[in-house]
Amino acid sequence: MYIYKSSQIKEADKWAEEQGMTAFTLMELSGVGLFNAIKQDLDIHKHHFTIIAGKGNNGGDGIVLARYLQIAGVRCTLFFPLGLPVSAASKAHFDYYSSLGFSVSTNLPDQSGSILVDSLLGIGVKLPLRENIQHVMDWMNRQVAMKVAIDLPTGAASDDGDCDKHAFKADRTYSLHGYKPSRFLFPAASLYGETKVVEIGLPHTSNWKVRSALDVAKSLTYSGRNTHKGTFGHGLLIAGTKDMPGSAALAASGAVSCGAGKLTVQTEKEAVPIIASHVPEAMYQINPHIELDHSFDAIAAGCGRPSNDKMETLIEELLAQSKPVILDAGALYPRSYAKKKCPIIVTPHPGEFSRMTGKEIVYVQRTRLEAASAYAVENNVTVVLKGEYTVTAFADGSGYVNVTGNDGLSKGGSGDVLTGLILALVLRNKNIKEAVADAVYLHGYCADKWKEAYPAQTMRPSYISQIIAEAANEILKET
Ligand SMILES: NC(=O)C1=CN([C@@H]2O[C@H](COP(=O)(O)OP(=O)(O)OC[C@H]3O[C@@H](n4cnc5c(N)ncnc54)[C@H](O)[C@@H]3O)[C@@H](O)[C@H]2O)[C@@H](O)CC1
Ligand SMILES: Nc1ncnc2c1ncn2[C@@H]1O[C@H](COP(=O)(O)OP(=O)(O)O)[C@@H](O)[C@H]1O
Ligand SMILES: [K+]
Repeated sequence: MYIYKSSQIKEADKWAEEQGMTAFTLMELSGVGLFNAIKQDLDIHKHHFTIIAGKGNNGGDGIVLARYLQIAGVRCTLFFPLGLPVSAASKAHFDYYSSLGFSVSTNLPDQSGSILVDSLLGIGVKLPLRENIQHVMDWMNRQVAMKVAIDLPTGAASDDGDCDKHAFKADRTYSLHGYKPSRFLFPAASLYGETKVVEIGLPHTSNWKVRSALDVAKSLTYSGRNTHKGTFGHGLLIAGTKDMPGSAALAASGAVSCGAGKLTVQTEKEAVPIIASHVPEAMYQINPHIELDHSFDAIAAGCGRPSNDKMETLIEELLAQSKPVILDAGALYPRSYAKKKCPIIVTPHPGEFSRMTGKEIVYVQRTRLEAASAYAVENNVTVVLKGEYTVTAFADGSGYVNVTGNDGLSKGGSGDVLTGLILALVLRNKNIKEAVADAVYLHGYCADKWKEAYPAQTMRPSYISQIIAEAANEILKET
């Protein structure tokens, strides 16, 4: 499924219009798409629909939906509390609706029918909401009804996570042509409820997508014949100190459980027995340097390590060699990657990303897709900006939003395991973009499997590695 900013939707509409696909027709396709999607999800004849429409094209979609409901014999009333339509396409649909003898009202009813449809504002919204619309939103939010938003909940921004405090709190949202970024950006994301995308026949042009099980299956398919441990790559994990051996153990377990052919852990001497007791499959190295002509196929560095001069020296060595490097935790610091000779993947949580970029965490969180993408493009690196709806942004401007994972992962150590998973999949898959996005998906999927069976808070990061086998099976079954 694709993600579109409002400017991209407007460009798509303009392009379609230039090809002869009028705004009137696109609105018809939106309305019929909405009707079919709602009909599929709900027993529409058991309900009474109250559609609250705005003066723009979002309101026009509501008019078309109302017509299909009326024609199907479903109880439906259409209201324009802000006044009658003004956009040309909406006006034309309004006239057609009225010509069929269906009535409308500009006053709000005493109470809503069992389904309340928000067709007030879509991607044309400018925050904050005007006072007249705030009153309407307050009335809508007070209603006892199933609340359905068209395209996006009124009062949520489209392209960032901003929202008005009077915004519509939807139980479900039907988004047209693709998700809007705010679906994945807080606080706006919490207004959407369950979200479905309704296709309206426009071709897909976005290079931002939500990754699905189908996309990930390839990374998890074992296709080896006549293989040996070298076939699946030799990873180097530079992690852990005598005070923080756990991070290295978690990352190393993740890497080994996810398919790394061979793993060497570079760590402090005192940490070796502790890590080895959890990961007997790994080999250990104390020498804190990396040669230019080393034999590793990919390197991950930083879990359980402080940011200090020693780390910076090591990173200079890493940037000078050619194999893919994953930088996490202590290896994440403001720096230039201009001299790098290797593909770089940085995996910051919002706090680390704020430290790397000098941008405030609140700003980072509201603009995660843009912020991660800008950093990836400027620095020619891959960014995994962690958190709910982890954003993976690539140097070519494309990216993924991840929808697996839950609050069970909000525990120290989850990120270390993710680094291990990324290392393993980068070792196994020459396509780094796929490998990174698949590791993020699988990591969250493991947590979702746990939450299906147990309370989320009982999840431990170390369980992720144990769940990988079952999770991989499930993902393959889904495809
Ligand atoms: N390609 C697509 O996805 C298509 C989308 N369509 C619909 O068109 C919508 C966009 O239509 P518009 O561009 O007309 O925009 P909207 O319908 O979202 O709203 C525009 C109107 O809202 C008013 N407004 C904006 N901010 C306000 C605020 N804070 N308080 C009060 N009023 C405010 C504006 O003055 C304007 O009159 C989409 O969200 C979607 O529902 C379809 O109709 C056609 C195809
Ligand atoms: N509520 C949540 N929903 C989805 N994923 C989450 C949630 N909370 C945490 N995570 C994931 O857990 C991991 C936490 O990583 P991080 O903050 O680096 O922790 P640590 O450094 O302690 O290991 C990230 O992959 C993040 O996306
Ligand atoms: K809406």
